[in-house]
Amino acid sequence: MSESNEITLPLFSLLADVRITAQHGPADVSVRALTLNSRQAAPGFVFFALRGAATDGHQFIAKAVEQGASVVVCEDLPATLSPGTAYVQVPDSAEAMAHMAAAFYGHPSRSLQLIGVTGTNGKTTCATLLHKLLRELGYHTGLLSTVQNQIDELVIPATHTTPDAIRLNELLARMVEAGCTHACMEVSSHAVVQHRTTALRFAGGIFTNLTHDHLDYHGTFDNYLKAKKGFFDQLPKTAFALSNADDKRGMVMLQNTPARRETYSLRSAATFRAKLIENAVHGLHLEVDGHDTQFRLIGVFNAYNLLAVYGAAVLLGEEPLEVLTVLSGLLSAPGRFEPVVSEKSRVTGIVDYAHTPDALENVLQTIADIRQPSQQVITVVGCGGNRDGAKRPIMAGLACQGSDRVVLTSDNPRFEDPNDILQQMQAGVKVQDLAKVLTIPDRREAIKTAVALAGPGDIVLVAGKGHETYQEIKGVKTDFDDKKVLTDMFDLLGK
Ligand SMILES: CC(=O)N[C@H]1[C@@H](OP(=O)(O)OP(=O)(O)OC[C@H]2O[C@@H](n3ccc(=O)[nH]c3=O)[C@H](O)[C@@H]2O)O[C@H](CO)[C@@H](O)[C@@H]1O[C@H](C)C(=O)N[C@@H](C)C(=O)N[C@H](CCC(=O)O)C(=O)O
Ligand SMILES: Nc1ncnc2c1ncn2[C@@H]1O[C@H](COP(=O)(O)OP(=O)(O)OP(=O)(O)O)[C@@H](O)[C@H]1O
Ligand SMILES: N[C@H](CCC[C@H](N)C(=O)O)C(=O)O
Ligand SMILES: [Mg+2]
Repeated sequence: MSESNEITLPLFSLLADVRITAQHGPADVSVRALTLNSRQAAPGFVFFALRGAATDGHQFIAKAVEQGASVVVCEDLPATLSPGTAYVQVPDSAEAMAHMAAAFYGHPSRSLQLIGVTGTNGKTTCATLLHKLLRELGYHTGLLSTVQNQIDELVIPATHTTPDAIRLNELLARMVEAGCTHACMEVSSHAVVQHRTTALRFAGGIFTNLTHDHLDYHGTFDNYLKAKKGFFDQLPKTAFALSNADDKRGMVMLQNTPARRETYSLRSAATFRAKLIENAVHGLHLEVDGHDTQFRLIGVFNAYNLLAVYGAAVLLGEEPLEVLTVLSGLLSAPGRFEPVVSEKSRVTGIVDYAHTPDALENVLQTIADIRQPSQQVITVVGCGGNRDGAKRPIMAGLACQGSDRVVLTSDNPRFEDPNDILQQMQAGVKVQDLAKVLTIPDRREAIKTAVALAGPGDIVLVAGKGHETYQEIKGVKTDFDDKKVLTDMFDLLGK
């Protein structure tokens, strides 16, 4: 729902870019807000009937009209039309909503240098780093990310990685109003399929990588790839499309884009090149486009994130050396390879948002790269409920492969039985690894056990929830913060 009470616009002014099948009812309607939820509909509102994953918004048209909605945008008209209501029939309600939301909020993306980041992993890291970088370079900048939304330093809580088209345009309009010249945002695959970003004008797009995730939603890997590629296909000619040349799908992403094609790579010829000199516990040492630079982020995967952000900033017209100087001082996004160290026992906790096989593998590889041979690695990991089930055994297998001990536990079980999820994870544990695995459904107990198992100097990786400060069980979110639980357990166990 719109939070603004000030704007009132004639319906026709919102329809310029909308494909319309038919229009019924009054034409001279004033619109003061947009909603996709019938429960929020009221006089002056446009209600969009969307076909969702769980239910069909068309079922709630009567309810929205009963509550006073002035306009209904739908794909199928209801059998009876209410005389005082305007009905706009369209081939795709989500697409219509994207165009109408952009128009309602005055096309805020056109007043910003808007950069979108897509890919399986690294979106939050890249969008957050670019936001921090642009801030340090002196720009007023907005951020839309999984962790939080921001207008400069003002934090606005996020519910989605990419908000719905109404909320998204409303947030961009607030950024413009606050004087922002730039905005960085994550573009999830769900967002592309649901047209959340359809009517936005991007100045640039970044592709990080594509690996296994969200097959529950997209059905096949090919559909998942098409969703990500759809973002690049929709970029305007004026934008840049910056892709990871080292990723198997990096070039496919650029295949049909009208945007200017640019690449980054650690291994081959590309617009932006980096060479890995050292990946150490104190940070990465890279040579970027010939400039020797030390960074505070750890892990080869972060070399890719840093290079992508560097490339995007240079494509936005920033001075390469100045960009590198600022980037070298930045820390990562919250909950991404974040250390929680016990001074007493020198046990190092690492909280990381690795919730996909590739992310988990990368994080464990990073730990392997920087650990001393004497340090044991104990991994606590689970998989979210009501999400891609195929990744569960794979992630358990990878945890075993990269750790000395593994505690399988719950992530956000949502509406699934945690024991079912854990059974599916256990299926990925090889017989020879069984002895190193414990299964403890209660996440707090699991972290406690991992800390108890840790000897002086050992590493406890707590993966999957990163910055999240809740655990979602049967629709209820209760406070849960991996970082805090780790600290509590260090105290409780005198470590
Ligand atoms: C699977 C998915 O993407 N779901 C999103 C989708 O909901 P849905 O399709 O399930 O909606 P639905 O419940 O079937 O309802 C259909 C329509 O009927 C409407 N309705 C329903 C009931 C009613 O009484 N009245 C009414 O009007 C609903 O408002 C909706 O418009 O549209 C909703 C409105 O935009 C989103 O809030 C919702 O996100 C859910 C909560 C979600 O968990 N989404 C995740 C998977 C997601 O989007 N994740 C990506 C990041 C993924 C990643 O890359 O890691 C993200 O961008 O956040
Ligand atoms: N470039 C990368 N390649 C592979 N793994 C990465 C990369 N960057 C980060 N990761 C891993 O993936 C995890 C998630 O990173 P990040 O939050 O930046 O990704 P995301 O794409 O925003 O994820 P989400 O889709 O959940 O929003 C990190 O905690 C880290 O383990
Ligand atoms: N954006 C991802 C986040 C997953 C985080 C993990 N902790 C989980 O709950 O599965 C999703 O909605 O699938
Ligand atoms: Mg994210």
